[in-house]
Amino acid sequence: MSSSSSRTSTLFTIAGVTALGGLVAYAVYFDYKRRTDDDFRRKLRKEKKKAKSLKSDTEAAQTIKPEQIRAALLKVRDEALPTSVDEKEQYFLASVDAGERLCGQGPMFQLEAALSFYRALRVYPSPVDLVMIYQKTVPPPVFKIVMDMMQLDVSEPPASPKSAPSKPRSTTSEEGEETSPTRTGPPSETSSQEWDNVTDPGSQPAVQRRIEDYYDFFPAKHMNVSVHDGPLDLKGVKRKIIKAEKDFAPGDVIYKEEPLVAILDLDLQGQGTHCTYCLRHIQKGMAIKPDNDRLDSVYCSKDCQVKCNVQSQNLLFSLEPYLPPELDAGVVAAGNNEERDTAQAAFAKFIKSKGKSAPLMSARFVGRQVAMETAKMVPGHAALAELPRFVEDGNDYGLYDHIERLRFIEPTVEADEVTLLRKVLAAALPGLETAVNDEQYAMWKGKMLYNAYGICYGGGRDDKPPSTDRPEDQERTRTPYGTSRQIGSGLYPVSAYLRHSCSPNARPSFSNGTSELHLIASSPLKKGDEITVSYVDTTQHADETAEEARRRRRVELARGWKFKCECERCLKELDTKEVAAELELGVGRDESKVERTAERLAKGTAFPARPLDQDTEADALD
Ligand SMILES: C[S@@+](CC[C@H](N)C(=O)[O-])C[C@H]1O[C@@H](n2cnc3c(N)ncnc32)[C@H](O)[C@@H]1O
Repeated sequence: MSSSSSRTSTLFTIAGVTALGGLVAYAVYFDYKRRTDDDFRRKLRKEKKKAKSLKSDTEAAQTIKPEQIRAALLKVRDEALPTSVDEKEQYFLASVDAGERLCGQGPMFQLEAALSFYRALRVYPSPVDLVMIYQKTVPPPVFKIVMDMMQLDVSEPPASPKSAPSKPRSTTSEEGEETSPTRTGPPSETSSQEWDNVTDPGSQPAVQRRIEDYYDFFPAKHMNVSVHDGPLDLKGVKRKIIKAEKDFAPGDVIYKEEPLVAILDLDLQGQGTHCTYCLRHIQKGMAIKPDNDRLDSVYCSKDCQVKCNVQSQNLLFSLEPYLPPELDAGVVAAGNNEERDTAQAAFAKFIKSKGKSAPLMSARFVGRQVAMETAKMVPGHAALAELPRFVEDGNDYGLYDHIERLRFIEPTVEADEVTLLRKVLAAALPGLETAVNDEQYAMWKGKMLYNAYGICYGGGRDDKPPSTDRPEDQERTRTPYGTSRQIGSGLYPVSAYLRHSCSPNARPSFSNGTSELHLIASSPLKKGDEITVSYVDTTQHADETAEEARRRRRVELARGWKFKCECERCLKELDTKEVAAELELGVGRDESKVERTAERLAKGTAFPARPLDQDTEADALD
């Protein structure tokens, strides 16, 4: 496979798994129209009849030859694009309109229809979202032609593009290292940061610019930090690192960050001790307790209750309306409550029985996306669903641009997990379930798990039930206090990018007693310094030797985040010949070996005085 075509497939994989927006909007729009608009219902009945002739349409599409598609693409490429926002909007609307009309004129016009939709795609600010909308709305044979055109456009970029060329992308990092055009290494850790590598100049200018310029706008300036290319890791992946944008003294707050989603640990859900939304500790008798809440949620204030309801609770765990009133138009009255009730009960039972954070966190994340997308459809309603401000204002980057860049490790997803969630969504709004497929869900869950921080204040707790899972299946959050002391977990857009060090220069703090993360400098920082935090408890406990403490932290890192730490402290401590081998945790070449090696290392039997086992460490050594 050529490198350009592999990039193309990456583009489509990403387009297929990250964007939920178009689908939500479509499901809401469709449902709303179905319930409120007689014309729309009549049109639907007609469409159903027309669907009978779809088979012959598909056959006709198959007769469109690649040369015809190429010729059509060359024609579009020769057309100059509008430049002003207003002109683009006009062009977009006219192109979609023409596409729709041509679709209605039969198979003979499919190529022309696809061409029109393709024109619209060239100027649309969120082409990925638009592709998702097309997938749901454009007749399949026409959609296929649009996809073929995109594929061709990316794999055969024009020699000299007519539109303004996208910013040339440097192929070397700050340190002058080559960037890696495609991801290598085992599939157990992956990332949609391949977006950064989809850079054929001239093709899809809007897509290219969005990809390349993201880190000019993220993080927002008020966060006082910026994202840079870090060193290549063992798999040839260029990691991102965070640098300080100004000097900080120890104890300074570098930034404060609200979570995209935060949840209480499962054993605390329903106890009435902490706010379900902001995770604040609640004095006895002071909690707001809604009736008939599936998770026995409690809130510290009306404000938290309302935000939680709008952002995910109503959709997932209650029979309240979950759409903005302007869009609701009687969904609840429409009588799907019984189905909602059954679906929610089954999902809540599943979550409670597993006792794990990731399914609830992933579901709340889905709920939050739905809330954002539906709020966008009603001007003025966005306030409660809105995201914390982590991208600079004045551009159109949103949640998807961010989420698709986060790294993740492919998680285990139980058979029922997605099915039960989908049933909850379908019962709430028919069609909404199509926004969450298995692949998407696994990716979101992986991103939650891999990037979550443990939330812990006031020294944390010591009553968290110990996990009975195998070490490799235990949930791990980033926290210098230890996952066992946390009360909950949160996903933080900027903090997700921080790298680990066993002697970090910053620490996450939750000193206001909520899920708001304060990043505090723990050593003096100069503008341009990389900021690091500790992902694990790096202290030496009373019952362990220095060597045991070091092994514990390094094993945690290998198990949870699949890397062998080579921070200054580790390198300094690992200076004897015998323990130098401890650097090799099996990470890098084959991560399936991490657990076996980590287990032996934890027991102190990893480095017997015999040659390395050919099957374990030896293969993993560089
Ligand atoms: C959740 S991601 C952090 C995001 C990271 N900054 C990036 O963009 O790649 C965690 C991953 O970052 C890498 N990482 C973090 N700290 C590291 C360190 N000190 N040495 C090597 N790799 C590290 C590891 O691959 C780890 O699995």
